[in-house]
Amino acid sequence: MTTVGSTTTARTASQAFPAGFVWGAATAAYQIEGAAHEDGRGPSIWDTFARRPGAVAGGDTGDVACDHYHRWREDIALMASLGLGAYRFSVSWPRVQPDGSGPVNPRGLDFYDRLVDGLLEAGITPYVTLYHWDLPQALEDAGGWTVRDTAYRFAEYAGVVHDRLADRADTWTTINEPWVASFLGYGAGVHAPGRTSADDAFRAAHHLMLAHGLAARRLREAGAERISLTLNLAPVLCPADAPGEADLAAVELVDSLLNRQFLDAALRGSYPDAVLERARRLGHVRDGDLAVIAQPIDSLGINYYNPTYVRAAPGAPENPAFPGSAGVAFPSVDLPTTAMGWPIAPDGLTELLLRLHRDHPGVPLVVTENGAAFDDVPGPDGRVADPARIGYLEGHLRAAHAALAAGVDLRGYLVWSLLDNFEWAEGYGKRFGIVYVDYADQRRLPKDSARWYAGVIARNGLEA
Ligand SMILES: OC[C@H]1NNC[C@@H](O)[C@@H]1O
Repeated sequence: MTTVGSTTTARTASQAFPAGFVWGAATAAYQIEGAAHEDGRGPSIWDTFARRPGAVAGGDTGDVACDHYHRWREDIALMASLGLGAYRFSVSWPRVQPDGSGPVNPRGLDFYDRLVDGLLEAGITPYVTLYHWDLPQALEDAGGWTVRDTAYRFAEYAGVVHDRLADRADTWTTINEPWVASFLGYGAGVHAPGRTSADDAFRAAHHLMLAHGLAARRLREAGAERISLTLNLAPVLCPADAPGEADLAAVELVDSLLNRQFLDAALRGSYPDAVLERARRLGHVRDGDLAVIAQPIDSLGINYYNPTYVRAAPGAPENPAFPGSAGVAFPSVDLPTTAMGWPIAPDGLTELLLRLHRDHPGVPLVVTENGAAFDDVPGPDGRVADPARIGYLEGHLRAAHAALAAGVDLRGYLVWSLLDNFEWAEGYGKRFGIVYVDYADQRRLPKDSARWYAGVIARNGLEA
């Protein structure tokens, strides 16, 4: 038997996970709640962006989504039927503070009160994410994440939610995927608010991380003991047999922007050179900011889907999600893909977990998202056979187990997602759920993968 941190891992041929390993599922407010104009909720940047012609496939919006705002009891019963130990959800900032600051909307907070009570009654631990991209539009109108003030408004909002729920919820994630919110929202313009400025992307990334630090400090002062940040991370790989200098430079740049910009800031209080160069020019990083950002956290959330592949390609245009990437290609590789076109590479999860264990020892890790979209279709009997998703999840759980066996302090795994839901710019056409949602009548149909996952949870691991 080996013990890493407080995790005891059985070194056996089986795929048993450690005792106490947390099994759960994840969602996010704008993707599932609906009720976008109900009970005092204010508009978010996604309400605005989704109405921009062409911004979202099919012109889909989160107006109704999975109607979880009204069906939360049914959804909790679903979670309990699967044996989930934890449920990761996000709080809609514009539901709590319609203008992003000032008056609190009591009916908004009441919803999360009911949800947390319902989860606890079902024996499910609430994992609360405070920001999953739905910035109140009023704050965007004042500059959004490109202005420093938004970070301070976020810390105030975090305090409001924490003070209301802290007697029952004790696991808090400040920000979900700051890279996506900043570089897709303000750089590439393919996510809300749909702005296309590299400088603004860097400003937004820094202010999102400052928001994390300020909120973490506010929660810690209020007694929170399980504070986390969730990052979308990926091994950055060059698919060439013998990468050259230019290939390695491309890997270094993309790794700095996608991974180290956020890992180094949160866990070391520093930025990689690619970010520092921009910061020196823009002047948005102030003395003391990185010390705030590097507030101690109790775990790091990892959202992993697939590696990012890059190689040098003279003449390649800059990818606006990666400023400075002119001359870098993002090639597809010869691997099976999901319905998102993302390569299926479970080993990338092992590699990522080992890197974090090596580079940031002592930081407990939780896979806060991992999953896949496939074109699921209910059969005439209402069954939804999704063998590809089962294969994806099994492969990634084996990869997680390999990291555990190597001594990584992995505490939990939350599948993305509990329900099919609004997949941002892809709308409802991409289905990540282990539970199928028939949007015509909001019926929930557990897919085969849900039953499979319930078996994994029941045996605390995979069949050997
Ligand atoms: O693209 C799948 C998921 N990735 N992480 C953030 C979630 O909101 C997405 O739906």
